[in-house]
Amino acid sequence: MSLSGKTINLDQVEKIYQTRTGPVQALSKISVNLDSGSFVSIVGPSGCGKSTLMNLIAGLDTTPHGSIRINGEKINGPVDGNAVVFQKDVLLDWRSVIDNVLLPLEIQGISWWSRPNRKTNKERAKELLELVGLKGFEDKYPHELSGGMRQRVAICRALIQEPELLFMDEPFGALDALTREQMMYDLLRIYNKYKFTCIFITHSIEEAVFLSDRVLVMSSRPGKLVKDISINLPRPRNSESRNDSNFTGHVNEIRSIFKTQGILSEV
Ligand SMILES: Nc1ncnc2c1ncn2[C@@H]1O[C@H](COP(=O)(O)OP(=O)(O)OP(=O)(O)O)[C@@H](O)[C@H]1O
Repeated sequence: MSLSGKTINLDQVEKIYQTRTGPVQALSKISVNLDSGSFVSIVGPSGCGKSTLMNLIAGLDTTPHGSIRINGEKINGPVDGNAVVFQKDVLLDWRSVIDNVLLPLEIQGISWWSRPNRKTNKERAKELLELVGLKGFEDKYPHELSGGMRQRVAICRALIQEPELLFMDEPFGALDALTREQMMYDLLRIYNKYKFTCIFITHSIEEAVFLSDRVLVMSSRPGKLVKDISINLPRPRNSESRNDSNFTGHVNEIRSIFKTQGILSEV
């Protein structure tokens, strides 16, 4: 499996939700261009519109304000070649690990023997599970796995679709600190191998800097883009990269933006 990414162009994107108590402006005039194959994190305070932005780019929601283009095409709904990983893994408890990974292909009507020139999809699912350290767990059921293992299965389920654009909405948010760190290394390895375009939402500044080519920093609601930072940290990255002065520099820069905005305060 070798993937290519998608380019994304946002021009003056806004989102206003109509609610029972009146309109809620979630996003304000977001314009940004993202390169194919880049890893982009979005960080910002709770409620600033990160998931709203992701849903719009993924075509899971629409807005009449501004335009979103993927590979130059204006989007009006879900686009082929996208996959999403959420904070909650939403695995189906009655399906084995491997059957959970194969689920999207089944939904798309792609049977196991329909790609004659490739390895069977079951073999691909096994390869992906091996890649994330779950070799031997193919026939287990979700309730037999830890939170980190379940999230790895969810990542495999996204990757089996060979996405050109992978959305990850706080995928490690529910995990303990150690598992979370391991998942970062796993994700780096997967990204290095497949080079899809990745949009990664996180509350963790360190996670964003460590993983990304670019970090988009958002303000409180209505979410605006307050800084677009290109991360100057060579790849391949490993735990040593966090000792790099550029890593600390970027982390401090983002932290000071949040301080200036009154989102972080030490008193
Ligand atoms: N379907 C909806 N209807 C009305 N308001 C909504 C809807 N979805 C989100 N909002 C509001 O839009 C704003 C942005 O929400 P969103 O979930 O995008 O933020 P977020 O940055 O992802 O938050 P968090 O980090 O807490 O997950 C919030 O004020 C939220 O209450």
